[in-house]
Amino acid sequence: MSDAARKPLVAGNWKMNGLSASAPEFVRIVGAYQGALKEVVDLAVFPPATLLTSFATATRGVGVLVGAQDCHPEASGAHTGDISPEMIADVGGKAVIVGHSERRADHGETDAIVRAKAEGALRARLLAVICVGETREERDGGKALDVVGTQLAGSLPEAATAATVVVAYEPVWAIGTGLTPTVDDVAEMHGFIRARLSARFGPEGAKIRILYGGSVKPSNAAELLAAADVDGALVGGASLKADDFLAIARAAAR
Ligand SMILES: O=C(CO)COP(=O)(O)O
Repeated sequence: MSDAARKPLVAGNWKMNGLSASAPEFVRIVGAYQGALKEVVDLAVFPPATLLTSFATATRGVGVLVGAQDCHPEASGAHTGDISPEMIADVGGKAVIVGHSERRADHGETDAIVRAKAEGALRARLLAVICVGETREERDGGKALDVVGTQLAGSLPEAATAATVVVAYEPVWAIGTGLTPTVDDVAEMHGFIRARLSARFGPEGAKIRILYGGSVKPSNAAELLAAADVDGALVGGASLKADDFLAIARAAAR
């Protein structure tokens, strides 16, 4: 359950899914984002980079945030295949995910790299969604809090504020598996993250939103979103269907 001062954010990470034929699904999300839902919940969609421009154009004036799934730390240069924060902003992107566990695992991204990317996002005035989370082995070994504490310390920029940064707690073992932590475990981790944010950023740390991610679906969203210090969700698979994504958004609105 989010504090009244923190507007919940429900974000859809499409990962490497979506062709131009998927645009109508996004258009349905944009069409439904009005009235009470818009008043009480922020919505964001992170399509693959190929769809960023068209989605950002489709949401203009409606307020669904569109963002990229990764960025290079620098503004420009000889980095074949990379996209800079400034390029994301240039086509109307408002946010970027950094440090997703799939990038940390597939591309060897360290906390220092994630932090540099987040700093690049702030430079380009993008909202940085910074991901942290432990593996199954780390949780079973009783190290979940330590691991996440280290990731937080290393991945968040010094200049982080509630307006520029969102933290997403995504236990690696819950991503795409249908498994989720218990509500008590989610509340414990979110409370721990909140304490670390407050210790480092003072009153601003109490305002930074903390999302839960990992197998969030319409059937479990209300329960997970009701846990203490859960300020929304970062949704993978269930964000690909407008109906499911909107059902999760409505669960955050209650
Ligand atoms: O990684 C995720 C979002 O970034 C979560 O993915 P799933 O919702 O498919 O488990």
